[in-house]
Amino acid sequence: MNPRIMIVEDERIVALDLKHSLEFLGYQAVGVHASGEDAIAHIPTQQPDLVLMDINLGPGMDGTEAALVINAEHKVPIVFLTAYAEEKTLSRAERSMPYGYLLKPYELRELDATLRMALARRQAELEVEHAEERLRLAMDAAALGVWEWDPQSDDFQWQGHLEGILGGRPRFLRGEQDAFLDFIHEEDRPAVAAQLAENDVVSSTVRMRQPDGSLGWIELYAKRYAEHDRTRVIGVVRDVTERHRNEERLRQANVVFQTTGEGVLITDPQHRVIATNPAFSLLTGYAAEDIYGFDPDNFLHARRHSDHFYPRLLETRQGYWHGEVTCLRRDGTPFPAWEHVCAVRDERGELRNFIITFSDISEIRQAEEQINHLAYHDALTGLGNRHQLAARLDTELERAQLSRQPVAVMFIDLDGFKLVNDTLGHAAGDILLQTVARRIKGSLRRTDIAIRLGGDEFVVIVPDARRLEDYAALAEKLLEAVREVIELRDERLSISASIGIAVFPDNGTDSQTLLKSADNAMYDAKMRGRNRVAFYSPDMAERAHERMAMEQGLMQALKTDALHLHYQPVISLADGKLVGVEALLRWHHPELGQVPPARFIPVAEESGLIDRIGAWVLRQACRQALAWQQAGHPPLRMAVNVSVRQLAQDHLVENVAAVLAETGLAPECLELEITETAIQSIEHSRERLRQLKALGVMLAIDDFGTGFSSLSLLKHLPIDRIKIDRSFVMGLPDDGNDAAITQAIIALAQNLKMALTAEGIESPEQLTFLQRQGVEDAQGYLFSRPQPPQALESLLHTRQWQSMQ
Ligand SMILES: Nc1nc2c(ncn2[C@@H]2O[C@@H]3COP(=O)(O)O[C@H]4[C@@H](O)[C@H](n5cnc6c(=O)[nH]c(N)nc65)O[C@@H]4COP(=O)(O)O[C@H]3[C@H]2O)c(=O)[nH]1
Repeated sequence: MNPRIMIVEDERIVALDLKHSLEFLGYQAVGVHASGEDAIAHIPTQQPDLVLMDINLGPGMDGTEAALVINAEHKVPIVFLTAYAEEKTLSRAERSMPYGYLLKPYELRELDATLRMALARRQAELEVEHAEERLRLAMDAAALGVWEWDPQSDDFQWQGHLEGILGGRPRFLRGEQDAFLDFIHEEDRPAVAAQLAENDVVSSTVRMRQPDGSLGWIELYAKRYAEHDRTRVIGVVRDVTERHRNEERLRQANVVFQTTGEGVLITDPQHRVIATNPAFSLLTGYAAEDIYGFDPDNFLHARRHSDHFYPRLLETRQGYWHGEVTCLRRDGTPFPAWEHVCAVRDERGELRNFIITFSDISEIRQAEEQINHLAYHDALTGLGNRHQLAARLDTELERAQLSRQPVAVMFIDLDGFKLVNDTLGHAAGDILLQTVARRIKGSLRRTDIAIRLGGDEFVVIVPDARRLEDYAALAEKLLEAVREVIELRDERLSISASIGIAVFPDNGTDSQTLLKSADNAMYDAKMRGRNRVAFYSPDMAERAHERMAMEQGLMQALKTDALHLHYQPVISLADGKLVGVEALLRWHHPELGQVPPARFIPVAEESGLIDRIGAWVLRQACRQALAWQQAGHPPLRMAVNVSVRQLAQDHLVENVAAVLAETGLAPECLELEITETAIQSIEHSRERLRQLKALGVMLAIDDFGTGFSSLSLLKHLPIDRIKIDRSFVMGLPDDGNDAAITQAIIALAQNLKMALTAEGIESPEQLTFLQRQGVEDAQGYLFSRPQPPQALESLLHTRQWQSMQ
């Protein structure tokens, strides 16, 4: 292409001639302008390779001024064309650094030569400029800073990103050589200084403070060049902070990969394993080489991920999935694992890998199971607890509703457990409960459910028996199992239980009602003598009704003085003398007539009226005993019955002491009769008996032999007397069992040095038998029925039982 020349000449003829000359020489005259302003305005459109400029251009800008603007703004080379060459014009022209200065008149060859030289020079300059531009762009792209230092002149030149990297212009850039190391971190400085001093080449990655104060990294490269007698140092600085951070992150990631407790598998996009970490081998037993190239679904997962799994994972925005899976170890054993699967993409978004991490959560699952077990089981016995009862009974009832099958609920309460706890201590009580729980469990089928409600109460749910007989048989089996002798350290004892049974749907359709019915039935079993089974029946509800009516009546009786005491003599079998009496309560109901104490005492017990009644009996009996003494009769032993509830009261001891003080009766004249059952069923009964004993009163166990307490417990209690129950005396002397039991009780009392009274003697044969066995005192219709006080008065006069004189 022909070079493009712009002509700036105000003389039109000269300009035309010049245009023709240029075209003749093979140039392209792209524009002819008469003023500097016009020329400047057309440069962008006409894009000349060179401007031929006249210096004197008439009014307005002259050629040198226009040349300065063109040079500065458009970098188009200028060749002046003028008739003047005096000093002033030359020095003005010089400032615009022209590529030529042609004096008119000139020859055509001169014009051509000047233009060609100017264009050639411009071409060379452009190449250098391009090379520099390339270098600058390259330095930009690589974020390089280049510097050159001349130690002789201390001249410092630089290019590129030096200031950007170093954060402004460090002092050494201003020629202060000593400050060269300032920008390097103080700990790396000595090494760099040493290298600079010793070597011609410095190549190092060092730390530096970044403009924002954070720590950055630079790569520093410098080389010393010796040219003739001069030396210069050229160096390159590059900011490698980001790379360094990445490397650091990679190093950290690698440490995590190598040392984490989670198993890690890296696969290619086709799910083939390409890397594993040590934890993976530890968790699964596989060596890395064993599984390279395999899909984890083929060796690790007990169940393959579905075909949709990976495509779906890739569709999700976050690109990962986590959840619980079952993994297999190399030996085939399964373990629960928490797995995380994550897709890795490159910067273009192409899928490169999947990373599978997993941890063994067997221990967490075990802990959860343990927590669940604790939440639903009784810690002492391992049976189900109250929460399990609620959950299981509801489930069983729902099932029964659908299948129309009955479900039985058995309420089991141990008889006399409190005494064991009280006498032998809680540790012994715990062993007993554990033993009983084991026996209950051992008597059940797999489908039956055993629960410990707390204390000595157990519940058994029997879901799939059909007939009442089956329940009765199972309950009897349970009674028998519980009753077997238990060895507690050096004690051998036997404990009985009372069981109440309620059946769905007859005795209740919801769990609450069923449990209540079973509880009522259990209560009934207790009331009927314990160590037995009772089925819930509607007349239990009737009896509850009757109890309520009786309660009202008793309250009235207390107010209207309708209660009385009768006294039954106690005779010494040695000499037939009347040695004491037992106070027995009598109630005459206006409608029911005479109500036996066996009926109203339990009601008084339950309602709490026994507190007031008991206190009244005690006071009345003590007064009577004293009244007889005051009437001149020798002191008698006055026996008064104390009920379970009275014994449980904290203030019983105070009450007895107060009545003794109030009436003035000597304590040894008062004998408190406490039933074996009462002693067994209240806590701390042993302590209570001790306190009573400390008052100086006598203590007797009533109805001895009817409870199931261990005879061995007796030795721990401060008892003065045992009363042999009427039920054993009744069969004497012919009933072998009764005779054996009576003899055993007598032997026991003698061994423990306790006095004996036999109750309910009705026949002379019974009397003879008991007398022979060495029983000291006796009581029964044979001698006298319980009598009102006035009637007893006459007996007191003789104080001698006739037939035994
Ligand atoms: N068949 C027959 N029975 C005889 C014979 N000898 C005495 N009995 C009866 O046997 C019971 C003896 O009293 P318990 O065993 O303490 O049994 C007493 C006692 O546990 C209780 N009780 C009576 N009075 C009171 C009292 O004031 N307070 C308390 N807490 N309970 C009392 O009521 C129970 C029954 O009292 P009762 O009906 O008075 O019955 C009395 C008495 O009348 C006999 O030879 N044959």
